[in-house]
Amino acid sequence: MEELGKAAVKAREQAYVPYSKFKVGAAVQGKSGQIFTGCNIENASYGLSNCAERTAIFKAVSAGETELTTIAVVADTPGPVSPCGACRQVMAEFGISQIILMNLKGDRRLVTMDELLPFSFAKVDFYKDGDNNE
Ligand SMILES: O=c1ccn([C@H]2C[C@H](O)[C@@H](CO)O2)c(=O)[nH]1
Ligand SMILES: [Zn+2]
Repeated sequence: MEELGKAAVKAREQAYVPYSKFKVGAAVQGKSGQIFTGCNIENASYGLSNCAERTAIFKAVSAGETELTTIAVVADTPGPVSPCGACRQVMAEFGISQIILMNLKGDRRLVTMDELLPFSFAKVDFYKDGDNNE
């Protein structure tokens, strides 16, 4: 957990944020134990900006790590930073169950996926056995 937090703080330094100036860092761990980091990356077409959490998760998945466990997120906020809805849905897709919310002052809050995204949309396979679909 300490290692993930430190990795997230370091990743934050790479944030590309000429528009918001709001730097975010993230670090995610997969079942293999390997850590993948990410920062937010903005664009002149604002809506194309990618959050730090999704940068880290997509790096993990593109390296073949699709079963993830824990993610740490950090920003320079008064309290621990909380991920946006899009990132919550992407975290759920890859099985992240623990989320470490942090700020630069050292405040931390550990929350579960179910707390962050209750009653989430599940993978299509989930519906095949039931009568929710087809
Ligand atoms: O949890 C969050 C919240 C916001 N952002 C980014 C998106 C945008 O670049 C900037 C301002 O919203 O922060 C993240 O990376 N993660
Ligand atoms: Zn997000």
